[in-house]
Amino acid sequence: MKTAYTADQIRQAEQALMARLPDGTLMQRAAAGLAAVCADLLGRVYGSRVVLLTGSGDNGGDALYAGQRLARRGARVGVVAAGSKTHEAGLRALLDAGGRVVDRSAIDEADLIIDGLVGIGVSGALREPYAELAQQAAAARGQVVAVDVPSGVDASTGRVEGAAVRARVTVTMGAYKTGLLVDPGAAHTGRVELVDIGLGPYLPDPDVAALTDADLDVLLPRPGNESDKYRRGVLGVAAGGDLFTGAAVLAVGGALRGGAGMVRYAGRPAPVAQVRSHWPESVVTELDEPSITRVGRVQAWVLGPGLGTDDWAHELAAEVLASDVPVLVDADALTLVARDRSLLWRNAPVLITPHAGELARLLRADRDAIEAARLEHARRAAAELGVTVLLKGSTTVVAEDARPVRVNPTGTSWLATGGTGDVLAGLAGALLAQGLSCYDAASCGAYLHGVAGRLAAEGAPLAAGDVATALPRAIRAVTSAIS
Ligand SMILES: NC(=O)C1=CN([C@@H]2O[C@H](COP(=O)(O)OP(=O)(O)OC[C@H]3O[C@@H](n4cnc5c(N)ncnc54)[C@H](O)[C@@H]3O)[C@@H](O)[C@H]2O)[C@@H](O)CC1
Ligand SMILES: [K+]
Repeated sequence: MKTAYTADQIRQAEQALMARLPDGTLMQRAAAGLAAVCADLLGRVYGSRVVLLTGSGDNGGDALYAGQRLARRGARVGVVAAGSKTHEAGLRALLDAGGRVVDRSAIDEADLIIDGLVGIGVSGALREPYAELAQQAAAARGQVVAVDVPSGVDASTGRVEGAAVRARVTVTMGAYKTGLLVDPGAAHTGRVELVDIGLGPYLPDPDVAALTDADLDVLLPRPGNESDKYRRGVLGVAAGGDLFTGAAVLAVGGALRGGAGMVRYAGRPAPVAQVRSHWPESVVTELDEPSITRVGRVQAWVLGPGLGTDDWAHELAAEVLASDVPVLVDADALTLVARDRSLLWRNAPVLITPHAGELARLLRADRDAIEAARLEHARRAAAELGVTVLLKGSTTVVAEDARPVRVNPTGTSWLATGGTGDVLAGLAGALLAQGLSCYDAASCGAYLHGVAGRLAAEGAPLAAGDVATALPRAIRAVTSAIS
């Protein structure tokens, strides 16, 4: 598990650690780690041209001491000191090692540009001249290394208001910051290298966490000797309608490939015919009324993809939600629930899987505001509605009250195509039916869906059905990593 923290959490941990160490120790640890990564990137340090962009705070201090270390190894190091003041001791150290103060034209000639403008001390959009320097660095030919956080990215949330540095590598000190894992910030970091400065024992419970392959290997259910199709988990799928038959096919496909022991599909005649012909493995009930009494026992339900929002759909949703098993609520069922929140008043767990527009309707909030602050809104929805929330988007996040938000590290932009959400609903539903909690089913589902998307796309467009087809390969890829 990769854990990340807000700026305040990091600052408190740093203070606790700093109190036990001689002055300046942490900055030297940070600078040593930063210089090592830079040296690696340069290949040959001697004679290379390095430009430091520094602001007024300790982020600039890290950059200056790293510059000193590179200068001692023969790099030609210049500093563009952009702050109202500059870390004094760091500047002296750099100048003593042969570094120079340069003007900003040097940025265009540099092999390596070190962004020490602002770190966790940033607030709001980058002010000038920082914003211009960030843009000039982006246009320059040299590689950009961000110190701690790319300047312009809010370390605690990943928000970016205005210009921000785009780094090849971000060297972060002590622990990951939330803003490095959540878009739009995450899109600015490049590769993230963590430098251990001894903060570990002082860190509180994380703000957010990201699963790794090793976590999936532990969390994913596997059939044992005792398993049969019922014990592996039976999933009910209430999805599809006369208009959207494909949603039913894709959700059932995601569920079957996601390891459900059996999938029971219930729907109207048109989707029933499609599901029967695509998935003879599923057990199908044609509904002549909106009732699930004839469907048989299931361990979880997926409710909503392509279901429609008419009275019939509303009644079926109410029936499914009146059951005593976990329910994943997606797509049209989210519209029904937005109209009538009392549908969610139940004792068994609920996992909702909205994108930003659907969450906007549920929270009666603005879609753009949700896109700009995904973590905050996912948390709010979890608290307000008393459910687990999987908010889909460029960084998919999973929020549940009193747990760190899980941010999904996998995926590809090619997944932004019709029907992939239906596959995800089926997959996460299958994991619920196999006994995972909403929190684990949602985060493992998002993870596998992202891996399957990458495998299916390989740099070219994909169709949603390809993602379902790629799921077994995705499961093999992540579970073979350590077994
Ligand atoms: N505190 C510590 O023990 C350590 C701190 N470290 C470094 O120190 C950094 C934090 O240092 P600081 O607390 O001095 O803060 P920063 O260096 O991140 O930034 C503070 C400065 O930025 C200015 N500023 C804030 N928002 C701005 C904006 N939008 N546009 C332009 N200027 C803005 C402030 O006026 C202030 O002068 C970390 O990110 C890390 O790089 C590391 O050396 C590890 C140890
Ligand atoms: K920075």
